[in-house]
Amino acid sequence: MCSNFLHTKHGTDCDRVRPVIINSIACPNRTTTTSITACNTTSSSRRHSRCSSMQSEAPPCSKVPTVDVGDLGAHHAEEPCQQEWERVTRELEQAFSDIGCAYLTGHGVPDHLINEMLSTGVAFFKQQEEVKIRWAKDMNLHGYIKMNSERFAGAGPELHEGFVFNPACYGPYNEEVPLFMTLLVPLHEFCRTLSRRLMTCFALSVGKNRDYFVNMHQDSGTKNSLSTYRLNYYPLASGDQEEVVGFGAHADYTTITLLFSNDSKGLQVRDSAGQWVDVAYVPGTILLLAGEFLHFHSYKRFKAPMHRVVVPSEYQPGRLHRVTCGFFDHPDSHQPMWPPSEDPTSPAPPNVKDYLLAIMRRAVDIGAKK
Ligand SMILES: O=C(O)CCC(=O)C(=O)O
Ligand SMILES: [Fe+2]
Repeated sequence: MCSNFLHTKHGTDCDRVRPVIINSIACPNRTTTTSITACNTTSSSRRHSRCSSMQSEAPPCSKVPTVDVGDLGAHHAEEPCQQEWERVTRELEQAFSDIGCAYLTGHGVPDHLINEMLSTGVAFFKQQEEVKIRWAKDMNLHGYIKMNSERFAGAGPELHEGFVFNPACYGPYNEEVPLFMTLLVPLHEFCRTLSRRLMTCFALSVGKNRDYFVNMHQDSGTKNSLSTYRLNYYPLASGDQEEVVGFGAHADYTTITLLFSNDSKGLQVRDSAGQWVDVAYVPGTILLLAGEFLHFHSYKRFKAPMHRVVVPSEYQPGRLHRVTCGFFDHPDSHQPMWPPSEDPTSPAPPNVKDYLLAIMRRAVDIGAKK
């Protein structure tokens, strides 16, 4: 919204993100156990007694593995030791080469910030339409997205509404939804720290120098960054339908996505056999998804999984409207979406900004034609 090319009618009043103090909690001498679960899928389960306030239970048997980020958690100020970098790198590598996503434990992003962000989102979405559309998203990226106005899968309604914002932009949202930015500033400090550490692991994993990916995200935390937070709200399906599509099948075009959600059902990822797998809510975890940028820049070693939201009807057990907040971490606009080919006759890759805007515009255009 506030960058030169992402200018909207909502205003241009921007500032940099204010720093927050992240408490350091020393967790030396970690012990680790990895187990293969009975459902034929790999799942890592760790206990870390000295950091119990930031830990959570391992998820139920699932095809989605769990990675304890341990000393790489956003609440740790000290540089993790080499072994810890290597352990987390190995586990992420395994998860991303297989299904392309993982539950993160030990992440250090405070639950209360996540929960308040989600409940502030619900409060916003429950307002009258005429209030919400005052902040309608323009063709660039930020603001309110009306119910059923985008189609990522190209066919059929996608029953979500959303709100997209850049944490480095202050001002316009504060009038209507004051908590968004108040929460987002500290939340972003944690997410950004975590994301940079994960990117270091990916660089180590693909044999590059450790700053390889971080250096492609230098705009992170500024108004020029394409990285955004996006709240999605899915009302319950009603009527005779058992379920409706909340968000059509797509892969994220990010480097990584960190997804927070309430205790609701609906998210599915496609596994390497092409099966849709339910991704249950697991308290205290963040779902990490690899995006297409990482897929291409890892020379396709890491999967950017197709995923979708299928909202159960209100007649099903476990019903709860779904609300999610994703941190979509993108590289700097000018970065090539994939590594240029060595063949001089191959066309140059599009840059990240052009690639992203093309996808967003397509989703909105198809949504408008329905
Ligand atoms: O809301 C969800 O669970 C997933 C949303 C999503 O995939 C997205 O916003 O890209
Ligand atoms: Fe997504």
